[in-house]
Amino acid sequence: MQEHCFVIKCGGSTLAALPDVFFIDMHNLQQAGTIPVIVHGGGPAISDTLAKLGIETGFIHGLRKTNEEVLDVVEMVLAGQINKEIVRKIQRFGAKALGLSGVDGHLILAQPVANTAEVGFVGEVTAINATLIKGILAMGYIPVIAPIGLGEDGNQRYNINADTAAGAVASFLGVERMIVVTDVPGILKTIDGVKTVLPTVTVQEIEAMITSGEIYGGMIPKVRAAIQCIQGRVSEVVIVDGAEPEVLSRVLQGSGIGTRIVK
Ligand SMILES: Nc1ncnc2c1ncn2[C@@H]1O[C@H](COP(=O)(O)OP(=O)(O)O)[C@@H](O)[C@H]1O
Ligand SMILES: CC(=O)N[C@@H](CCC(=O)OP(=O)(O)O)C(=O)O
Repeated sequence: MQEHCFVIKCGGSTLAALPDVFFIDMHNLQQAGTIPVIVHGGGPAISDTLAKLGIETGFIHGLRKTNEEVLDVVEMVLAGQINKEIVRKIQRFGAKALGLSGVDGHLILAQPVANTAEVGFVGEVTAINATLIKGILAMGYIPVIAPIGLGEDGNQRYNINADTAAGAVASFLGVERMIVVTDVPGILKTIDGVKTVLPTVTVQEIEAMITSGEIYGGMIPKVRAAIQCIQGRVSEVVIVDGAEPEVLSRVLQGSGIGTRIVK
């Protein structure tokens, strides 16, 4: 089964812009036996709801400062609103989908990140319940996963960056490929004054671009997750724009769309 499933990380930045064909593609791929496992974000929706509720928010090195009050909103928006929106959309276009957060079935186990004093209840993944994901796939459902982690005590919740969670799911499942769907056509670099999409980028080039500030903000957790994946068993991570037509089938056909991260 592992050869036939792949991970799609859907960024909150692009969820509203995903065209119908994105979900039609998902159904067709599933029918053909290439089954996606979805891990989604929802950063902008969390920020909107926090603002509506008058709760202050902020980010440190790309991670949201998360106290108990923020954690309640993160769980409500990710595991409730966004997760169910995606499940409904997939089902509307014919495929079967099952939404879960990392809490359900101990799907994502987590521990506090090193700088917990600064960021609060933000977690890093310690284990993924790959057996549960494989069971869901075997029943013919597309798993749709919200990045909330559960502490080793089985009670504490953690807010996990969605790119980090997706990378961990891909690594623990041992899939060949992860597609990171976002709101830019790949990793951009200014060459001769023109913003250009890099077709491939190496780990070394990424480190240099982070140091120079050419890769910043929300792109940093993506490339870090991608590096972790390709240094393990995942052979391909591609960053693409979700608004591009037929983006999933184009990546799977190797059409050279987006940026491929290579060793
Ligand atoms: N070199 C880069 N190339 C492309 N985008 C970059 C780069 N560096 C930083 N970014 C930023 O990363 C953003 C995508 O990350 P983010 O907003 O967190 O999206 P998502 O919600 O999909 O995770 C882009 O919109 C862009 O502003
Ligand atoms: C710890 C942390 O920062 N968690 C993120 C989780 C959502 C996310 O990562 O969403 P995107 O993929 O849309 O950025 C947050 O609270 O915004």
